[in-house]
Parts: sequence; structure tokens; C-alpha cells
Amino acid sequence: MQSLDLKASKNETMCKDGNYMFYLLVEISSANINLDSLYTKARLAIPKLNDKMACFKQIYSKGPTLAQLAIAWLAISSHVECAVASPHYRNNIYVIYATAAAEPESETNMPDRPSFDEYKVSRSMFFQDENSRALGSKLKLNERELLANEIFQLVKKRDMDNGFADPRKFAPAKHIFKALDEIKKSDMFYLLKAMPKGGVLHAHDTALTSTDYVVSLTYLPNLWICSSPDSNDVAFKFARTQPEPTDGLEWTLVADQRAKRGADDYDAEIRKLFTLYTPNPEIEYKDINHVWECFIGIFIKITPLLTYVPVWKAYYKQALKEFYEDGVQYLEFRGTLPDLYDLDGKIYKNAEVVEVYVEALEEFRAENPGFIGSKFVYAPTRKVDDATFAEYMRIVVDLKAKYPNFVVGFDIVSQEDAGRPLIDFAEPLLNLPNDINFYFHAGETNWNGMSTDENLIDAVLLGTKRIGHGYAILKHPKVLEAIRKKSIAIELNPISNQVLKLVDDNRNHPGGYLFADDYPVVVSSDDPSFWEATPLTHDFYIAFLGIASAHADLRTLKQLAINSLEYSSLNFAEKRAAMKKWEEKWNLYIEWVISQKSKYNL
Ligand SMILES: O=c1[nH]cnc2c1ncn2[C@@H]1O[C@H](CO)[C@@H](O)[C@H]1O
Repeated sequence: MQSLDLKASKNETMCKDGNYMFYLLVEISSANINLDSLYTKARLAIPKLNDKMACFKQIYSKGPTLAQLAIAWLAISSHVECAVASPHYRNNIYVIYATAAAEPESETNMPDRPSFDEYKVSRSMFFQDENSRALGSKLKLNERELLANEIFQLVKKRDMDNGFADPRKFAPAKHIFKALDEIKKSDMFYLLKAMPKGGVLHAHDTALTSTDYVVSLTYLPNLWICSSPDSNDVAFKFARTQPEPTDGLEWTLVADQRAKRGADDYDAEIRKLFTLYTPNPEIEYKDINHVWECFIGIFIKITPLLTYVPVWKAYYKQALKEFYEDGVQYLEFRGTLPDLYDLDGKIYKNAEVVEVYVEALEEFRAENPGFIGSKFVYAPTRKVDDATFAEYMRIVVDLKAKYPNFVVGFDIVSQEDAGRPLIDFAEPLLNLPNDINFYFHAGETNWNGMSTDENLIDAVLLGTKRIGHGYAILKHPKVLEAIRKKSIAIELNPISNQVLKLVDDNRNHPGGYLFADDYPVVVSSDDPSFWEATPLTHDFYIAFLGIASAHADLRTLKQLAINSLEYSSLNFAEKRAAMKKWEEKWNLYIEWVISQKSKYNL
């Protein structure tokens, strides 16, 4: 005989006639029916099922196992009006639909307190239910992955327990500038760095590579520098001969300055120009507008260094290399397409700039067959007038026609609170052809009910494919509903949100809720160069230890990798090929993790 075991969750709604409609999921396992225990569990699941309820009337059953179910149901349902049992979507799971008469709410009708044993049963069912909703919970790990997962769980538990005992030791709770190295030395970072993490779907053109690489670019010949006497205003330029003075200030060769000052001192100073890193970020950056001012300042300083054609190409290839070495096989990035220049005075615009990307990408792919690829979202600044925006529209249409497989869509960037909202541009955006997708930044703000968080609503109504940041999303339940229904992924950038002063301690990041209820999300890095983080591993570390639940395991990480390809702009065939390339690396990675077992005394 088979036994019935109520593992299940219950759902309950009030019907129009005031009765309750509820359903139970019932799992049939082996061995004997234990009606007593079944009855207790049913009582727990539906406190309203008490002795005053109307009698059982009817039950329908199909097939032999459902006949068993019917017998058991008799025991429970002498208190309900009507019950129907039907097979559910999974083997051995049945749903019992039932209605029960509504009870007047009165003190005498209050259900009894459960016994401690009953309480423990409800508690375990509650946890089971909650865990089954989290990001990654639908994945079933194979035997090898389960072994690897043991190592992840062990390392994670140790870090979580240490942090719980002394929060000062918990890296994800700190400012990233105080934890960069500590994270790099950790066992979890070691495991995450080697992980094939899929793709990065949110990163900006000129904030991709390591700062070391940016400093190394200043060793190239023909680079000139012009700085104000207090050295606060600095500009770079490549030129064969000395450029004309700017505002009365002379240009000097970087090589000469370096020789005069000594390379160590000079490079340390140069480095500071290209990073927000400081040991005391709380003191250095006063508020969100101030940190943004410094942040935009880096983009302004770095642009003429990178827009020299040979550097532009080399920089992008270096970015692909650093991302690939960090376990990223695909990069979908946003860019403003600044004008490029060469030593002969030629200026390269829009499509010519894209051409340099495409050449660099082809070379990189040829050298790295395991790499999936890279695509581009044209994303100029939102701080523009209508005429400039109309020009953007013409540019993106032209780029899409010329590079249909590389240019995938459109976005607008720069500080959302300080720029124009999406609604201002809705009309021209709606006139764009359908093959230009939107990947809007929206809700990168702490405000509630202002134009910036309401960008979330416009992004959804305009048909965005993904949302950049979406930091304010929890304040918009209808946006939450829409992103699930339409599979609009939220691109989370935890470190960016901390450095740019939306959140101090990433345990408070709204992504925690999105992870807990398996919303469509990906984890990205935004501008890793400017906070001296690795291309993706640091953000994965923060997301896994600081934002996801302590219960989140390898399934969560695997789901994030899968999501990053699933929600990319790769077409159907490209996605299939991409998944294959990722899976090859994933399987090797799992074996590598298992081989590290002895390191963790397992
Ligand atoms: O987090 C961000 N939100 C909005 N805009 C950004 C963010 N990070 C970088 N940029 C913008 O991207 C441009 C370079 O592609 C920069 O000008 C910067 O304003």
C-alpha cells in the first residue's frame, strides 16, 4: 500500500460567497498510509479546518493512486464541503482543491495554539516552501556538482559564521575599498575566480580594464600632458609635435615628466587620476553628487588617452582578455562612441568607431576559440537637448543597418538623478524600428516617487529588454510583476551601487529580495576599472555572500551564469552555441573544484 505524506504548501483565498477555497499539494511516497499524521499535517496547513466546519460531501478521484488519496482525504475532509483531487505537474504530487465554510472571526473560534511538535512541522514546511522559491532552486545538481557544492557550502558557512560572530570581519558588509585585497585572498574568491560565470551584460566602454593597464598606456610614445598649476585639471593627448597651449598652459611630453620626477612617484600620481579608489571613501566622497562628479571626471580624463585609434583597439582587446581570464565568456557593453583621432589629424566618427571594435573583436575571437563574443549597446548621455537626441536616433538606425549583429540596441546614460527622464524622450524612442532593442538604465536612485525611480515604469512601458540597475524596483510592485511576466532581467551591479553611494552595506541591497523570489536577474560590474575590482569576480563574491541568503549555494551561482546568457541579446542559435561553450568550461570547472577538496580538509 502507498502512503500519503503532506509535504506541501497550502494556498488559500477567500471566495466571493465568503467561503474559503484552498489547495494542498500532497506527495505520495512509499510505505503505509498514516492517516493520523496526515490529519495533523492537514490541520496545521489549514488552521481554519476545525470541527465546526461543514461536512465532507464529495470527492473525485482518477486512477489507483488517487483512490488511495481519496481514502486519506476522508480522514481530513470530514470538515470541508467539497474536495477534488487531481494530478499535479510533477510525479507523485497531487493537488487537493477544497472549499470550507467561512467562519465568523470571533475569539471563541480562534484556532488552538499548535503544540511544539506541530509548530516544528509548520516551520520546516515554511522553510521548504521559501527555499523552493529562491534563485537557482529549480536547478537539479548532478552527482559531481553535488560534490563541488559541498566545498562551496563549507567555505561559505565558515565565512558566514565568522561574519555573524563579528560583523567587522565580514567583507561584503564593508566598503569595497576596505575589502578589495581581503576578498582577493579569500578561499571563496579563489573558487569564484575560476568559475565560468557566463557573460557580463552591464559594463561601460571606457571603464573596463585594470588600472595597471591604463597606467601602462601612459608609457606609449607621443603622449603629451597639460596640467593646471595645482595639478587638479589634467589633460592627455597623443600628437607628433607639441600641441598648442591650452588656456595658456604648455603641453609637455609624459616621458619627459616621468624621467624628471622618477617613474614610481609619477606613476602613483597618474594612477590616482584614473581610479576612485581611496583608503577613506567615507571622508573623501561627501555625497552622491560629489562622488558622481569625481566619477565623471575620470571619464573626461581617460577619454583622450583611449580615443587615439591604436589605443582604442588595444584597450578593447585588453578588456576582453581581462574579462575572459576572470571567467567571463561574453561581454555586452554600453558605449557613447566618442570621436577617435590619429596622429595625422583624421577624426573617426560613429560607424568608424564601431568598425574598430569589430576588428578588435574578430582578432580576439580568432585567438580565443572558447570565447563566446561581445555585443554593443549605443548609450550616449541623457544630459542633452531634443535636437541632439534626434541625432542619436539617426545614428543608432545607421549603426544597426551597418552592424546588425554587433550593435544590439540603445540606452541613455550618466547620473539619472541629474539627467533627463525617459518620458522626455518617449516619442522619438517609440518611432525607432523594432529591431533596435532597449536596455535602459532605470531606477539607479534612492528616491521614491521622483522622475528617476519612475523611469522604471517608462522603461517597462517602452518595452525595455533589460533594466540597468533597477535599484528602486522594490518601491514599484507593478514593475516587479511586469519584469517577471515579460522576463525583463534586472542587471545588478552591487559594487557600483556602493561606490556611487546608493547603499553603504551590501547586505541591504534590494537584490536580496529579487534573489529570494527568483526574479530575472544578472550580476554585472558596471565600471570595474574605476574601483579597481576584478571584471566580475568581486561582484559575484558580494552577491553570493552578502546579498543572497546564507542558504544560497552552487545552484544560485549556476543560475546566475545561465541567466547571463539567457537574458543576453544573443539570438536563438547563438544562445545554443554559447550555452555549449559555457557548459564545456562548467564541467571542467566542477572537476577542478572537486580536486581542491583536500585544501579544505574534506
Ligand atoms: O552606473 C552608471 N549609470 C549611468 N551611467 C553610467 C554609469 N556608469 C557609467 N556611466 C556612464 O557611461 C558613460 C561611458 O560609457 C560615462 O559617461 C558615464 O556617464
